[in-house]
Amino acid sequence: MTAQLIDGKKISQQILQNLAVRVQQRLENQLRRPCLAVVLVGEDPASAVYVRNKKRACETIGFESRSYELPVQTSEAELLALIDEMNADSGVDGILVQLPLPAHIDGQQVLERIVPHKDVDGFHPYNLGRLAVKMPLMRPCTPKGVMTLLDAYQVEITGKKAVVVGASNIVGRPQALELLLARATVTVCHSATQNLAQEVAAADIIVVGVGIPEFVKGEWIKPGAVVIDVGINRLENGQLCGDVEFAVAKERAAMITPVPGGVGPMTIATLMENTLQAAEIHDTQQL
Ligand SMILES: Nc1nc(=O)c2c([nH]1)NC[C@@H]1CN(c3ccc(C(=O)N[C@@H](CCC(=O)O)C(=O)O)cc3)C=[N+]21
Repeated sequence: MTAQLIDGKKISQQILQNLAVRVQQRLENQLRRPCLAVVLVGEDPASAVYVRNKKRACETIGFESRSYELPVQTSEAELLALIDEMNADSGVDGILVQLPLPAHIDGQQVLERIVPHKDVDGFHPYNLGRLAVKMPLMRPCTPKGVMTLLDAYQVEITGKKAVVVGASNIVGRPQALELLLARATVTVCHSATQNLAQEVAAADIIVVGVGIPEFVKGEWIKPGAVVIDVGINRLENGQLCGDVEFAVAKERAAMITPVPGGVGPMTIATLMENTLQAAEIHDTQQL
């Protein structure tokens, strides 16, 4: 039995259509279009593609988008000054600073400068802390998008064993908090984990985000498990590949996300959801 494919592309399009309707309703009620500001420092080609995709998503659903493409030698002080300006600008609902930043800029300082109610990435320690204490405000896009996919495919989470492979601040850690909030029993594996194959084999739900092509082997997967692959690796032949050995894993899993067309499009759709949420906060509160 081969696994059911989890179609992130399709679910993301449904989310975007729903957001487009909600923007029209806002306009009918004399409310502003949500506005996302995207900041890109330097000229990493992959980052440029992602930023373009975010701008395009804004356009298709009727959000305003502002983009700042800064030269690679931009100083940390200059970037912080731009963030201060956008924090104070009541026309900006969401601020996204594309990662990775050049090495001379302290990314953590930058993320912490964004006011939490405009932090549509959900990377500010305040927002991660809110998620940790079961009071989420802005939730990191990729882990939230994964929860939306699990919900769309009616995957039962309560009481299930969930294993997260990778403990990064942007994927693994917040993913573990999301799964815990949904009442899974959660294990987080990382580079010091002793027996990864055994941990993965115990999982009903596996979420992998490590950035290494086919790092999780298909034969580790418990038959009937749900496999979510957050990895997006570009191979030398130009093809995209995930962090899971897809060809083998799909013969064991009950459901699996493809790469591309799985989690990636959900990240962008969720960013748009968070931007609308920020606009709704800004409608009612003079923050
Ligand atoms: N502040 C910040 N926030 C981010 O959310 C952020 C970031 N920095 N830096 C880079 C990563 C990466 N990321 C992706 C989003 C969508 C796809 C996506 O749509 N992928 C398509 C394929 C795209 C392609 O063909 O290259 C897919 O998986 O089907 C991929 C990657 C957001 N990131």
